[in-house]
Amino acid sequence: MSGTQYVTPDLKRWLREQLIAGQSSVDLVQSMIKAGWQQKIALEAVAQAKLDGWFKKEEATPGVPDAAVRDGACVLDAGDREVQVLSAVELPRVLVFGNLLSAEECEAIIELARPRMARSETVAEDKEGSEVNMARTSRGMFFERGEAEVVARVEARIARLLNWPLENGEGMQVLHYQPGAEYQPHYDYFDARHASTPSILKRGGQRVGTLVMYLNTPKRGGATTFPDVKMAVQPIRGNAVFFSYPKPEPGTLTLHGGAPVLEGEKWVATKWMRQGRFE
Ligand SMILES: O=C(O)CCC(=O)C(=O)O
Ligand SMILES: [Fe+2]
Repeated sequence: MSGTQYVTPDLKRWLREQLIAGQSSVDLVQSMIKAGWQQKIALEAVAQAKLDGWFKKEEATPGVPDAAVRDGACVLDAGDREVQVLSAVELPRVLVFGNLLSAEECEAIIELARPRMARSETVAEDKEGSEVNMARTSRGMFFERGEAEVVARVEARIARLLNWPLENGEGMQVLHYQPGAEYQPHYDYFDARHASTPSILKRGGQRVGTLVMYLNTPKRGGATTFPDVKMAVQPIRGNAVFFSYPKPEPGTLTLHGGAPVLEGEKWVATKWMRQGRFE
């Protein structure tokens, strides 16, 4: 195919149906390219089909956390702190923030967490509860929401930055990776096929957004990676990466992982946001 390509209404409808059925955007873009579409047209058509599908009235989604960056803001007022916008990606929705936490706040969170660290578990696939998983070789702990002054302060800042109620946030999780430790690519939303999902969803519904805050800077390795779009965010103390997923589907392109730490260690605090109040 050459010359100008137009996306026909039939193709739009087909793309929308495929996305709703859970087809990944990457697969759809690839099949369009195979069929002769230019990459740019294919990417735009899939992105548009996603927007059309998600925001149609009859399948109204409750929205997702997001920061006010679409007007080109470089710095955001997060209440008690000015946060820098370092990068913004539309699909997947990824924002990289600078200066979200001070060095003192990072240290304070690490020191509060340190004595409580245990081998990280993930949600079990075939039974209720959680289990130790080789895909996740970090150590971790959870704070209760508002548990310490510094935790409460950071939670309030996040709620303001991402325009999402504080009550919809899970308790902050702290992870510690030693050299060689990693978190293999995964989605943060709960998989409807897992036995434990229905009971998890009773508390606040699905996760719709993730904020990973970097509490220190490893010497080498430890990036947060997004394999679908071949993107890596370097873990720099005080910075954070945010991503959102309006539906629990691979089409959100929010597959992500923590790459192995190669030198030094890595500390992160993760804040997951639910659709509803997490009590
Ligand atoms: O450590 C990272 O960079 C990613 C952490 C993560 O994916 C998570 O906590 O769900
Ligand atoms: Fe994750």
